[in-house]
Formats: sequence, C-alpha cells, structure tokens
Amino acid sequence: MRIAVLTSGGDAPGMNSAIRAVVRAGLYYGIEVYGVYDGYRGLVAGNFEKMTRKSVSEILSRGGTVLGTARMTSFQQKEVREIAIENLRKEGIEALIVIGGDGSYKGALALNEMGFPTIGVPGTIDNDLGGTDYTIGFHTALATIVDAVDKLRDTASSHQRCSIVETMGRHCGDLAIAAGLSCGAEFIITPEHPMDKEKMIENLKKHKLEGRRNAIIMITENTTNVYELAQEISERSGFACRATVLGYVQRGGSPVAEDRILAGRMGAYAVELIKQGISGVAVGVSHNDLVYMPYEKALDRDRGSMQDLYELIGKIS
Ligand SMILES: Nc1ncnc2c1ncn2[C@@H]1O[C@H](COP(=O)(O)OP(=O)(O)O)[C@@H](O)[C@H]1O
Ligand SMILES: O=P(O)(O)OC[C@H]1O[C@](O)(COP(=O)(O)O)[C@@H](O)[C@@H]1O
Ligand SMILES: [Mg+2]
Repeated sequence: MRIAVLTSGGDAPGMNSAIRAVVRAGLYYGIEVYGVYDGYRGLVAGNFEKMTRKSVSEILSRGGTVLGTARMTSFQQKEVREIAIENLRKEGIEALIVIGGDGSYKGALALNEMGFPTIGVPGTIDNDLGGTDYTIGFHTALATIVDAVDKLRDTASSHQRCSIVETMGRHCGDLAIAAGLSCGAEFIITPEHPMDKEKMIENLKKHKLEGRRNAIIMITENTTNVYELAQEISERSGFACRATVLGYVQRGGSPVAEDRILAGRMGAYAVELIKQGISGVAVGVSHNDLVYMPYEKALDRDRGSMQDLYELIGKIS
C-alpha cells in the first residue's frame, strides 16, 4: 500500500514529530509513505517525494515543518481538488494524511467526499478543533507565551506599568486563557470571555491607588486594537500601559515533550486507521485516549478541555 502525508495551514511545533511518526509507522506496517511539499499547493502541483527512515531522522526536535506548508484559497474549488486527486492516483497513492487545522480539515473532508480517502491530524497552535483535548503545537506555543509574559511582568513591574499581551489563536481564546492562568494575569480577554472595559479600568484605578506595581492583561488577537486600548487605559486609569503583540514567535521553536508525544501517538494512529480501512475521520486525544471522529465533529468545536479554565478565571484571577 502507498499513502501520502502533508502539512497545511499555519505551521505548528510538533508537525515534524507527526510526519516522522507517519513515515516510521508506515514503514513498520510495510506501507510506502510519500511526502507532499507545501500543503495542498504541492498536491495540485504534484510535488511529492517518497520518504525513507532517513528522510525523517533528526527532525523530531525541530520547529516548523520540513514538508513546508501553504495557504491556498483556490483549493476550495472542486476543479482544483480534482487535479490533486488525479496527481495522487497517478502515483498509486491510496490515502492521504492531512496534518493541519480547521481549514485543512475542510479540504480533507472535501477530498474524502470526492472519493479520495483522507485522515486528519490536528496540527495548529490555536487549539480550535473539536473532539480533541489538544492540538499539536498548542503546548509549545503556550510555553513560549508564558516565558514572554514572565519577562514582560519584570519590566512592567520595574516601571509600575500595566502590560497588555496579545496572543494568537485566531478566534479561539485557549492560548490566552491558558497563558493568563499560568502567569496569574489580572485580566483575561478572549472571544469566549469578553472584555468589560469599564470594570477593568475601575479595577486598574484601584490597583494603582493600592500601589500595585504591575498588571497583566492577556488578550486574544482579533478582539480589539491593543495599542488604542493601552492608550485609553493610560489616560483613564492613571496606570501607564503598554501593549505587546507577540506575533509569529509563538509559532516557532522546538516542540515541548508533550507536543512530541502527542504528535507521535496521533501520527502512528492515523496510519493504523488507514490500515484498518478507516477514512473520512480526524484523530484526537480525549482524556488521554486516542480517538477518531467524523470531520464534522472536529469542525464543530465544543469547548472541550478548556471549559473548566474559563470557569476558573472568575475564581482565581
Ligand atoms: N472550505 C474549504 N475547502 C477546501 N479547502 C479549504 C477550505 N478551507 C480551507 N481550505 C484549505 O486549507 C488550507 C489551510 O486552511 P487555513 O484555515 O489557512 O489553516 P488551518 O488548516 O491551519 O486552519 C487553506 O489555505 C485551503 O487551501
Ligand atoms: O500565518 P498567517 O497567514 O499570518 O496567519 C496567522 C494565523 O495563523 C495562526 O498562527 C495559526 O492558525 P491556523 O492553524 O488556523 O493556520 C493563527 O493563530 C493566526 O491568526
Ligand atoms: Mg485554523
């Protein structure tokens, strides 16, 4: 049997560990594995290469993705996906493993509906997929944010300032909330936990009067303009405020052990499912057990493992 693997959408630390697991598990089961370069773009261009044990050696600890990734809007068109399927079939490839986020899953679902078997592996720092407690990359990005916020608190405290920290996450607050709780942020603002600006400014005034030396406001991107918010807080609360947008640094770096293990387990599991003739599903981890589910469930995000953290904000932040 011959299968292919690709990474798609935003890169995430641990994607390489997942690629390695797919290739090595494939070889273990006597399956040939082809790597597709640059996500769906490589699928359409026929940019494939047969992977060997050696082609995935020494990648386990590397950030990014050795296969490259891309965002390709035209993959939403059926005619473009038809070319991809034709290319896969020409190479004798019978199934495709897609490591990516929600957008990539939509592409994988569409291929499956067109008769080409696919399996999704959750690879995104955003943790914005349903049916899985965690996505590959989330814990590494979280560690990077926590490290940055600890540093920002040092400088904020020295100057008696308030610090707004904007995280990635697209429209999902998991990174901001987990980082906010890990760093003891005074305020956490996410799409699921919106800002009460007046209350926040009142509290900051009180903090300032009490002589507190710093305050951290964690906020998910696409929520508000953090530079304008910093200015307004400075003017209205008397607590000098600065904003830091963490940006792409959150996507890079060597994956933490948790992401490496998660990626290894899920990559190998995806191969096992294909071997069992199962496709049209996404894999995940639930209560530390490997699970698989229809793409629709992965795309219909319930609050999953983060629900209790949202409730915790009110109690301890
Ligand atoms: N509705 C869709 N149908 C087919 N392909 C899609 C669809 N949505 C997204 N994709 C493909 O998946 C790619 C990755 O999606 P994107 O949302 O950018 O990242 P992620 O998968 O990390 O969430 C897109 O660039 C596009 O090629
Ligand atoms: O790399 P781009 O195209 O600037 O996109 C930035 C987006 O990618 C992410 O880093 C990861 O998102 P995806 O996993 O959906 O690709 C988001 O947090 C962020 O909003
Ligand atoms: Mg996404």
